[in-house]
Amino acid sequence: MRLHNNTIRGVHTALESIFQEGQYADKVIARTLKSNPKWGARDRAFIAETTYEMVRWWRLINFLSKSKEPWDLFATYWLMKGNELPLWEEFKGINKDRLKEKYAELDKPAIIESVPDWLYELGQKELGEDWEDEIHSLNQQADVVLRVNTLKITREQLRNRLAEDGIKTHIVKGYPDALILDERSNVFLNSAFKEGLFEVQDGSSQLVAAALAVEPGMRVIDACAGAGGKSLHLAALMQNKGKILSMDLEEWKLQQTKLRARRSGIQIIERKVIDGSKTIKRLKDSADRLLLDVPCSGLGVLRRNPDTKWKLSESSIKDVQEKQQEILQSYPSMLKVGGQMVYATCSILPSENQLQVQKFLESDAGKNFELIEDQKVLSKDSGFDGFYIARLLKKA
Ligand SMILES: C[S@@+](CC[C@H](N)C(=O)[O-])C[C@H]1O[C@@H](n2cnc3c(N)ncnc32)[C@H](O)[C@@H]1O
Repeated sequence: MRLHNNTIRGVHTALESIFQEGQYADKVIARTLKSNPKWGARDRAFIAETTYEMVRWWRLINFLSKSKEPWDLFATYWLMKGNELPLWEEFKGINKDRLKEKYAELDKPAIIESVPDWLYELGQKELGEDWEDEIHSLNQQADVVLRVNTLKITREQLRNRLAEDGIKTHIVKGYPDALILDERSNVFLNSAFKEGLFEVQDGSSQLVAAALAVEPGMRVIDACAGAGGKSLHLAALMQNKGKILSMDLEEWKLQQTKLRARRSGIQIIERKVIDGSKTIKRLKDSADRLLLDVPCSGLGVLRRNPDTKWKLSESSIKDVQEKQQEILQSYPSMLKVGGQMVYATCSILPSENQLQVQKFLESDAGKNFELIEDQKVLSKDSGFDGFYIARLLKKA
């Protein structure tokens, strides 16, 4: 592949915003691409992919690079990927053999897998022998996965329609609404997206709404709905019949839910911003089903958000764990007796998952609940994101 000086500079600028200003990679990339409308599709793909990959391998690249200069870091990344460097002044003094030797001498797994030491140790402590394969899998680039909007089209029909536009997809057993792209492409530009025929949603994430066992006509609360990914899926599973109350602390996220529901042809979603405990109390015993897709460390979605590795800390994980238990202690009161709830995270850490559910069940707030089943979805086994999904029943 031919390199261009200006697109590499685009990557440098994006990396600077991510690492020096602490901004989120997806937002930085979107802004970089938006402010350079003249770049073609190939340049855009190069900038997005190179930035993400350099963020993912940042520790390893820094270890192997001869300096912290942006051109040296890029050259190291480019050679690591098995490419050749052009004879440019900027790449003078880069020695491919030296880099290979340095890599061969490397025996520290946290650097090889490019994660901070504290995180590697935490992963080992919590996941034991699964950790090594799991972090290796979480360092791969994520597939682009679509969730077919079955309110508007069948999976087979959508598959054919996308194929007409040159977008080839395949299916995987166990994911009834999913289509996986054979090759990455910007599907948001496709007319089928604008018509609301699909959403982009990872395979593991698609298991969450499915686990809630909803039926048309039910009253469902999605208590941490965010931008509504799971609410939209729930509405499709309910055939757009019944009621879904999508709640969150952040109004701007629920606004996204509204826009996405409109595009998807969904009428049964209502939105509510949570204003302290009084909002929860008013909804006591009101829901047949309750989804708690709680805030989490995001360690299961490192494929998609590699910058999480550098933004997290032990104390930020502790803070989010406290929030998870607070939500578990109060929100299940919204469920009717005989109703079911799902507690889900996009984390692989037992301390955010089964141990949180166990703590809830052993507490006063959880004494009328029973665990029906749980799924500990590791990326190494599924090929998708890491998730945890527990289904509980509220007994009399
Ligand atoms: C994992 S995200 C939800 C993703 C969303 N369900 C989806 O499928 O797109 C967790 C959400 O919980 C929200 N949140 C954080 N603390 C909360 C709280 N105490 N009550 C309700 N929502 C909360 C965050 O704003 C965030 O949108």
